[in-house]
Amino acid sequence: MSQKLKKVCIIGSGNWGSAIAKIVGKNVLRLSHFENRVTMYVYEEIINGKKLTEIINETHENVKYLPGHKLPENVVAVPDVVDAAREADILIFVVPHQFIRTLCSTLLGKIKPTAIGLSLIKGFDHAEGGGIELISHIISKYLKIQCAVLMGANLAGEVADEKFCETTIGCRDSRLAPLLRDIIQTDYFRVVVVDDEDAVEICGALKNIVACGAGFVDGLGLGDNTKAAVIRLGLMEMIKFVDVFYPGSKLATFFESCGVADLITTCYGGRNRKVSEAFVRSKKSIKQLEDEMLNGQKLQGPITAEEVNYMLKTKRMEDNFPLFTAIHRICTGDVKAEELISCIKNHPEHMDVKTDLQVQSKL
Ligand SMILES: NC(=O)c1ccc[n+]([C@@H]2O[C@H](COP(=O)([O-])OP(=O)(O)OC[C@H]3O[C@@H](n4cnc5c(N)ncnc54)[C@H](O)[C@@H]3O)[C@@H](O)[C@H]2O)c1
Ligand SMILES: O=P(O)(O)OC[C@H](O)CO
Repeated sequence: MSQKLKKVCIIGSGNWGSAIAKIVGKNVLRLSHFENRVTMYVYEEIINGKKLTEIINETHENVKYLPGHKLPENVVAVPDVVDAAREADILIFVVPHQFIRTLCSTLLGKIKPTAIGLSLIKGFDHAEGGGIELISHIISKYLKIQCAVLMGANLAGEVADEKFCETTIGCRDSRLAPLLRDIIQTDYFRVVVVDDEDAVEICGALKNIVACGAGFVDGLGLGDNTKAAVIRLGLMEMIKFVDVFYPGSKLATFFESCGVADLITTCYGGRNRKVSEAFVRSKKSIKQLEDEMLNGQKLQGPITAEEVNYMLKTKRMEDNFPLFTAIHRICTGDVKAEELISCIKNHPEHMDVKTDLQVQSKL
């Protein structure tokens, strides 16, 4: 990248996109190597007869996705993603994962070849020819740019309230890491950078499946011990998933904010948990509840469970990940939520008498 002031574009303006825009907008004003103006791609909507981009640019508030929080005035809402991203040196991707391929194809050939990406998107996509593909890999492949990731225990509303939390940046390139940390870190939003990029991203995606399981537990009124078991078994399946499909990742990554901390926060305070609880109590479909309860915000857990199941089924490995499999089947309605426990009570984790050696080798 040149020595000129670096331009930042945020691609996405939902609940998390808006919360991160508040941080990035303030940070570029205090850092000398960034241009003050930050563009934010906004998927245009009409709110009470007025365009959302106009509302944001006039009131500096995303009244639909992050009401009650002012965005810095240097954050400019732009309805055309190419206009927003064209001149950017740093592209922060923060849309629900189901929209990323379309956005990437729109951006193909229209961004700076020297740009770098940072994906805050939690989810996967189907890979061509089977399996799953990481969102940062899709971004890198389509747009031919480097793409690091940021994942953590970061409920957007709490971050926007400036309540203390941590996050994890996964970045293999040690020259880029300080730059990315600089635009994200504040005194209440603390960043740890690790080089285990893929594991950081996989944690962020898989925890949303476990969050659905936690919501089912709440809907069934099963209590905190059961929820803790689901969280623990979920963590073990996350570790196994990375071990089997992305070997070479580090166990230590699961103890960063992107791992165990995000599991905890999402299984208590997240949208996936909330809608999954309502799914059990109301017997409505997840899609209907998403529409009724989230005011345009999108769930990632059920589709991630479907993407993971597609891969496990292809590889005949559904039984090796019984919690992920049970959660997927409950989301689709193939299995009743009441069967969650019977689905997991013969979990491989309960089969062995673990010796110290086995525990260590698993870790
Ligand atoms: N909200 C959180 O607390 C939080 C925290 C950390 C990470 N994340 C992750 O960040 C990502 C983005 O989530 P979010 O909470 O900012 O979004 P959101 O669920 O709040 O909002 C949905 C967004 O999608 C946009 N949209 C709707 N249809 C679209 C289309 N066809 N094309 C493009 N955009 C469209 C909407 O305009 C809106 O901006 C997700 O992967 C999520 O898991 C969210
Ligand atoms: O509200 P959720 O369930 O999408 O979770 C939000 C964040 O990912 C928590 O870190």
